[in-house]
Amino acid sequence: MNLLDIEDLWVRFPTRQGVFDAVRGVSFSLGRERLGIVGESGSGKSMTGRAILRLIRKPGIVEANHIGLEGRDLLQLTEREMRSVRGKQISMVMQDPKFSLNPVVTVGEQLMEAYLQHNSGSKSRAKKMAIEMLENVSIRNPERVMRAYPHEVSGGMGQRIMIAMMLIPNPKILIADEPTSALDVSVQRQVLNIMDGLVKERGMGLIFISHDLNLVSEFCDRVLIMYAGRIVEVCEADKLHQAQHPYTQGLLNSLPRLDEKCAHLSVLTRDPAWSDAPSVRG
Ligand SMILES: Nc1ncnc2c1ncn2[C@@H]1O[C@H](COP(=O)(O)OP(=O)(O)OP(=O)(O)O)[C@@H](O)[C@H]1O
Repeated sequence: MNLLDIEDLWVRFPTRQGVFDAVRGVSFSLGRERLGIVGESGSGKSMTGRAILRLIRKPGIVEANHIGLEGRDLLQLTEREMRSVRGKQISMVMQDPKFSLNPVVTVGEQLMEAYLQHNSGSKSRAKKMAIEMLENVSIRNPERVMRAYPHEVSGGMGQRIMIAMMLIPNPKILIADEPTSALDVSVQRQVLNIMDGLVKERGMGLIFISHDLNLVSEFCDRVLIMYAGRIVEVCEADKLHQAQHPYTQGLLNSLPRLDEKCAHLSVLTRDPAWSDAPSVRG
C-alpha cells in the first residue's frame, strides 16, 4: 500500500489580476522511497509540499480530489486532527530554518518538546533522544548546542537542528524542501545519508524538493519534473538521461559538466505549449 496518494491537487491564490494557480492538477503516489521533485523557481514544488500538510496561508486555497495518507483523506480532517498528523506522521523541513525555530526558546527545549509532544516519556529520555539526534546530524558538541538560542547558531547548523527536530518523532513521511542548500558539501552528504538510512531501515517515505537536478538524480529513486505548476515528466532517477520531455532535456543540458571543456552553457528555451499540456501522473 502507498504511504501517500494525491489526486488532482490545485493550489490557488486570488490576486488583483485574477486567480493565480501555483499548482495545477498534480497527482502522484509515494511509497517507501526517495521521491524527488525538481523544477525551476516558481514551478510549484514548495506549494505542493506545503499543501499536503495544509500549510498554505490564507488567502491561498488548496483543492484536491484526495490527499490520502494510508487510506485516510487529509482534506477531511479537522484542524485539530491535522495537528496530530503534522510532525508525528508527516514532517516537513523548510527551506529556511529561521522561520521554523522559535527564537526565544533554546534549541534543547525545542528538541525535547518535539519528542514529548508525540511520545510519552520522561524529560531525561527526551534529552537523551535530542542529544542522539544532534549527534546523528553531525553536531559535535550537542550539550552546548542544546543550551543555545536559535540566533546563536550558524545557518548551516540551524538547518541540521531543524532536520534533527523533524526526525525525532519518527515520522512515516518526511517532506524536505531544499534541506541541504545551506550546507557545505561534506555536511550535505552526511545529512543525505541520515535520510537515506531512515528510508531503508525504517521504511520512511521521503519527498525531496530541490532545484538541483544533479543532486536529485544521484540521491532519489524517482523524480517528478515540475513546470508551471504541473508535472511534465516522471523518471526513474537512474534513467534521467533517457528523459523525453524537452524541458527535462533542457534542464539536463544546462547542467555544468566537470568532465568536458565547455565555453558556455546552453540556454533553455521554452515552448508555451508546455504550460498547457495536462499534468502527468507521478
Ligand atoms: N501568497 C501568494 N500569492 C500569489 N502567488 C503566490 C503566493 N505564494 C506563492 N505564490 C506563487 O506560487 C508559485 C509557486 O511557488 P513555489 O514556492 O511552490 O515555487 P518553487 O517551485 O518551490 O520555487 P522555489 O524553488 O523558488 O522555492 C510561484 O510563482 C509564487 O510566486
